[in-house]
Amino acid sequence: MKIFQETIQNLQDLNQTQNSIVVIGYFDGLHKYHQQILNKAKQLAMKQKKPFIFVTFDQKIGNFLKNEKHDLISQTTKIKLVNQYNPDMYIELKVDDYLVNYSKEQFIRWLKNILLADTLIVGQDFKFGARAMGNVDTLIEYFSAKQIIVFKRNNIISSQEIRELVNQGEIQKISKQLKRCLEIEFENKDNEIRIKYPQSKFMNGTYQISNQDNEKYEITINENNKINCDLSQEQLLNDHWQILLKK
Ligand SMILES: Cc1cc2nc3c(=O)[nH]c(=O)nc-3n(C[C@H](O)[C@H](O)[C@H](O)COP(=O)(O)O)c2cc1C
Ligand SMILES: Nc1ncnc2c1ncn2[C@@H]1O[C@H](COP(=O)(O)OP(=O)(O)OP(=O)(O)O)[C@@H](O)[C@H]1O
Repeated sequence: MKIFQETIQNLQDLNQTQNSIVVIGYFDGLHKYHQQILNKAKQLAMKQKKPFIFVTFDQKIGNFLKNEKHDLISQTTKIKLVNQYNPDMYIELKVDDYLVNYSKEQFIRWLKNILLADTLIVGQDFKFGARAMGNVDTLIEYFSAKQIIVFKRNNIISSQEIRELVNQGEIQKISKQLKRCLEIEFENKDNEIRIKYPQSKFMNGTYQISNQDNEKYEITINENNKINCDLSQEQLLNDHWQILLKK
């Protein structure tokens, strides 16, 4: 998987020679419906022997516009998770004023001429281009209905719902929606260890976490997502953690 983390201006020549299968979205948390979309793209790319291109953003465009931050997982974790679906390219577009003002026509031209998009896989509520003027109907108009695969939305699962479950300490419900345990990352801020991801307020209490070696530990999460535990700072900051349950 080739990774590009760039502005769209710097991605105007990717030397693409083959028509591709393109998936676009923010995919925060990579929950089970996101996983279904990625599986579909992976299977289609294998069947049709076409490159699979995953397009995402370094922050959610809506959050950039509202100046908010509430991601469930880091970009590094997203890369690791998406890599399991074997895309040929992972494109993380830098969200800035230039990108949000990119018109729907410019974005379509980029998909057609630079990515050589042949099939696009998107959700029914996908919007794109300045002032969110482009939608699934626009894609069908510029491509054709058979080139656009639309995923119907199931309203029970969303990254917003998972954020609320973090607030409520409902870890087992989160694991069900993700079909895995949620990743948790720590940082040292003003000499205190806090949770870096997810960027949501945790219900205070004691939680069990495990690392890449499947070693299990207990941590206490206090006000402002501050951590108390017996682990060394070094281990908390460097291991790869998932959250298993709330005691
Ligand atoms: C290249 C590109 C540019 C976009 N520009 C805007 C924009 O200027 N304003 C906007 O509201 N949404 C824009 N969107 C759509 C947003 O990603 C998002 O779908 C929309 O803001 C609705 O978000 P919400 O569901 O959080 O309300 C753009 C999307 C893409 C891919
Ligand atoms: N519950 C769901 N059922 C079906 N498709 C979904 C569901 N949640 C997200 N998707 C689809 O996954 C793709 C990537 O989602 P993206 O993160 O860009 O937007 P989203 O709709 O805000 O997802 P979410 O609300 O879960 O964050 C989109 O095509 C979206 O429609």
